[in-house]
Amino acid sequence: MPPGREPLLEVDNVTLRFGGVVALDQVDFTLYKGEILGLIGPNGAGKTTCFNAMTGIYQPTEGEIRFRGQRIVGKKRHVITQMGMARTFQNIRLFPEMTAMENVQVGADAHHKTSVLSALFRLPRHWREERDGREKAERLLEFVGISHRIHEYARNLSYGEQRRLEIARALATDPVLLCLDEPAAGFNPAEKEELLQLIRKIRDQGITVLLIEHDMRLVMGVTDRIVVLEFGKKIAEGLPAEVREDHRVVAAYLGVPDDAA
Ligand SMILES: Nc1ncnc2c1ncn2[C@@H]1O[C@H](COP(=O)(O)OP(=O)(O)OP(=O)(O)O)[C@@H](O)[C@H]1O
Repeated sequence: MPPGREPLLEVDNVTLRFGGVVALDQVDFTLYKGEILGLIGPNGAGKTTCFNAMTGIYQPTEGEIRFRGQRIVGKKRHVITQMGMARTFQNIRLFPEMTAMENVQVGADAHHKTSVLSALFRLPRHWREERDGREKAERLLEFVGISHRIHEYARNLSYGEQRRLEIARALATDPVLLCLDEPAAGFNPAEKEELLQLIRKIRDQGITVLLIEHDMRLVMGVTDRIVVLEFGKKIAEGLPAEVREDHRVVAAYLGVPDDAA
C-alpha cells in the first residue's frame, strides 16, 4: 500500500460468472481515499459488471469486496448507498416526469429520518427535512452547473444536462465514493472538457471517484491511477503514463496479439 494512503474500497479476488461467461476473473484492486481511479477496458471487459458487484446489484461468485473496511457482498443496494457509495448508470436513469429538483430530492431521501407517520401528520421534523432537501438540491444543481433548469422536467433537459442531473442526484446521497459509468458517453469535446472539470471539483470536495470511461484522453487527463480489464481479467494497473505504455493495454485496445504489440 502506498505510504499514508487509506484503502476505501478493496476488490479482493472477485470472480463473477453468468452461466458459462466469466465476466470477472479473480479481479483484485484497491481504491484509496481521495483518488480518482479509472476502470478501463475494451467492450465486454467486465467494467459495468464490476460496478454492479460493488453496488449490490450482482453477487460475486467468489471473492470479497470491502468498503470502509466492511464486507459488502450480500448487502442490499440501499444499505451500500447509506454506507456512502453512489453511482450513475451507463444509460441515464432519471425520473422523466419529475423536475430536476425533485430528481435530486429523491437522492437526498436516502438519508431522511422522517417516518411515514411524521410525513402524514406533517410534523416539524418532516418540514425541516423538506426544507433542507430543497436547499440541498439547489446547492447541488448549482454545483453541477444546471441551476437554471431547476424546475424543468428531466425529460426536457438536454442530454448533457441529464447526465449532470444524474451526478447531482448521486451526490445528494452524500457519498464518500462516487462511481461514474461512462459519464461522457455521447459528449462533444467541449462537454467532455467541462465534465473533466466537474470530476476534479467533486474530488476537491473530498469525494473519491471511480470512473469507467472509453475516452482515453479524458481518462488520462483526470485519473490518478488506472486499472485495466480485458475479458474479465485485470491486465494492468498503474499511473496513466505507465498504463498508456503497457504493451498488454496497447494490444487490448488495438486488437493485436500480445506478443506483436
Ligand atoms: N446480466 C448478464 N447476463 C449474462 N452475461 C452478462 C450479463 N451482464 C454482462 N454479461 C457479460 O459479461 C461480460 C462483461 O460485460 P460488462 O457489461 O461488464 O462489460 P463492460 O466492460 O462494461 O463493457 P462495455 O464497455 O461494452 O459496457 C460480457 O461478456 C457480457 O456479455
